[in-house]
Amino acid sequence: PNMEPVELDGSVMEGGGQILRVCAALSCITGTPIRVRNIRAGRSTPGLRPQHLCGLQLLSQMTSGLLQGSEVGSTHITLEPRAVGGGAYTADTHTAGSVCLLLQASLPVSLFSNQRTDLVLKGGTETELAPHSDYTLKVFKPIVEKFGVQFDFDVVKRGFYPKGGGVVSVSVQPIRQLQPVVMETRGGVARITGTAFVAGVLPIKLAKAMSAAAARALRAHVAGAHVDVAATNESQSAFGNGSGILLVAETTGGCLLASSALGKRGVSPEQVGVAAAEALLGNLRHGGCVDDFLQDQLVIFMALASGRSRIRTGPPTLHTRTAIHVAEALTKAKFTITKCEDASADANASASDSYLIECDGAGVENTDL
Ligand SMILES: Nc1ncnc2c1ncn2[C@@H]1O[C@H](COP(=O)(O)OP(=O)(O)OP(=O)(O)O)[C@@H](O)[C@H]1O
Repeated sequence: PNMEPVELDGSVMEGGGQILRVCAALSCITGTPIRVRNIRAGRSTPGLRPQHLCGLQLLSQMTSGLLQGSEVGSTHITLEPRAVGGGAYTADTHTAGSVCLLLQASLPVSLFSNQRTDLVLKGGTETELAPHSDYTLKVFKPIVEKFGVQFDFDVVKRGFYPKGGGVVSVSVQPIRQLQPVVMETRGGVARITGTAFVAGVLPIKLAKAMSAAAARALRAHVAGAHVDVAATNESQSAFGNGSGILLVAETTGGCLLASSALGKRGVSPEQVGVAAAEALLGNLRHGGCVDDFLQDQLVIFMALASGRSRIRTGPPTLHTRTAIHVAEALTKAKFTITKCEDASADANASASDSYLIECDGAGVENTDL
């Protein structure tokens, strides 16, 4: 109350929606008002897009907060959160704006509530430049659970660009404090599983061609690992037409690394499958324990945890550096990034391009619990 807002420049570093999600979530958790200027200043459509606006409105509701500048296109917002309240909330982007990015903003906040939070999130579930709902379920969720986080995530209906119409239902248990996570040894690739899907009017043969091409490309490069890529028709539980693929590598060190791709007009299903396989192979080359996407998504949990987290990664992405910058501005967390020189530490992976991201977490406590 009557605290001066922390000022943030939304155009620095990665300069996109992620700065907004991370700083708004930390604002709500720490009870710090924020003022963000130059939101998405360098983007072709600057300011808030429907997904960003919807996420901010959800956080404002969850914290009985005061949100100013809440319109599409706004480049300047102020958020004054009050207490995090659990209960039931619905957020609808009314577009194909990603439900997984709505979750990125709201999941950390709901952990610091005094009771369970039930979220119904509507928009796109499998979209470009955002986690697929399958990624959130099969990769993000099990790794985030290592921090002590507990949540259910159900894909009720898939939705795609441009119509959206997808729905996920999420139930989050509050937590007293997060524990730090150490993931340092990747190990070898034990198996790769995946699913290629079609929905709507698209024929199953597209999914079969995607899965076959991905499996072939993977088998040619990952000797000894079991590769199993299924093809499914998701029309029963989807709105509109879409197709795509998610590949997940499990390692002997207990790590999950993934890649995904979506079907597009003018791109053959074989090309989509091969693109996903190559993206996964790229992430298996650096010897890190997480893929390039999970890397930035774990930063907020490392920042909140009580203790020292250590995660081995590939080269730090600009998204990761940006999330770290915001986390250090809004919490007492301290991060360091060091290049690993010990190529022998992980015989099964080339460590030449791996890094250690370490964080002394802020140890934020949920005093309502
Ligand atoms: N294929 C993918 N699999 C998993 N996660 C992904 C994938 N693509 C992007 N992400 C994640 O989605 C988030 C995208 O954040 P980003 O700020 O770029 O998106 P945005 O909100 O759409 O904003 P902007 O349009 O300004 O870039 C990041 O956390 C990134 O790791």
